[in-house]
Amino acid sequence: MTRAKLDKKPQDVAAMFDGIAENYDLVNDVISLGQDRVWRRAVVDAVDAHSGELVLDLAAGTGTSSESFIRKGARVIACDFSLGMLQNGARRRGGASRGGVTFVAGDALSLPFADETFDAVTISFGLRNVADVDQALRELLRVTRVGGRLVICEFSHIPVEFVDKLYSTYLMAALPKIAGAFSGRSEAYDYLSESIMAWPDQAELSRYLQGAGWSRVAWRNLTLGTVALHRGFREK
Ligand SMILES: C[S@@+](CC[C@H](N)C(=O)[O-])C[C@H]1O[C@@H](n2cnc3c(N)ncnc32)[C@H](O)[C@@H]1O
Repeated sequence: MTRAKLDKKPQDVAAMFDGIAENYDLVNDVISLGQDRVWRRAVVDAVDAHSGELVLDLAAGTGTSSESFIRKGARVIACDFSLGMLQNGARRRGGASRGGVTFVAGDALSLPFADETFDAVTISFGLRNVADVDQALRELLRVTRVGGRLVICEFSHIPVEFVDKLYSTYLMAALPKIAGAFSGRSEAYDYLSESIMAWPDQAELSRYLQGAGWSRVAWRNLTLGTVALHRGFREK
C-alpha cells in the first residue's frame, strides 16, 4: 500500500487516503477514544455557520467533518483530492450532492472556486497533509469573501513538555498498531504519527496564518493541546 512520507507528495497522500477510506471514520473513533466527536462539535461552534451561508470544508474526506454545518442551515461544499474518500462519503449519503452537502474533487493548492465564494472556510485534519501549507492558506483566503472566516482543526502539541513526550510515545509505539488492527493499514498510521510530531506548534501555525494574509488570528487548545483550533478572518 502507498504511504505518504513527510515530503507529502500529492499522489502519495491521495493514494494513501484512497486506501484507508473504507474504515476511516471507525478508526478515528477508536484511536481518539471518541474525542474526534468532541473536536468536530468544537469546529461547528467555532465556524458558527448561519442559515443561508456557504461553507467550504476543505480536505473533507468522507464528509464527516461537513455534516454538522447543514444542521445549522448552511450549505457545504466538501472538497478533497482523494476520490476514494469522496466516493465513500457520497455512497454513504446516497449521492454526491444530497441534503446540503456537495462533494467536489479539488486540490487545496489550486482550488476550483472563484475568488470570494465562501462565507466561511474550514479544514479539519487536512492542512498537515498538504505539500505547501502557505499556498493552501493563501488559496483559502482567496476563496473567502471579505469579512469571512477560517477555522482550522489540526493535531498539535501539548504545552507541558513531559506530557508531550509521553504522548509522543503513544503516537509512535501504540497508535499505528491499534489503527493497523482495525484498518489493516498500519503504514498509513505510521505516517499519521510522524506527521503530527513534525507539525508546527500552535504559535508557529498562527504565524503561518498571519503570513498568508489572515487577520485577528487566535487559537485554543482541545484535549490538552493534542488538537488545536486556529481562527482567522479575511479583512481585505
Ligand atoms: C485526515 S483526512 C481528514 C478528513 C476530514 N476533514 C475529517 O476531519 O475527517 C485528510 C484529508 O485531506 C485530504 N487532502 C490532503 N491533501 C490535500 C490536498 N492538497 N487537496 C485536497 N485534499 C487534500 C486527504 O485526501 C484526506 O481526505
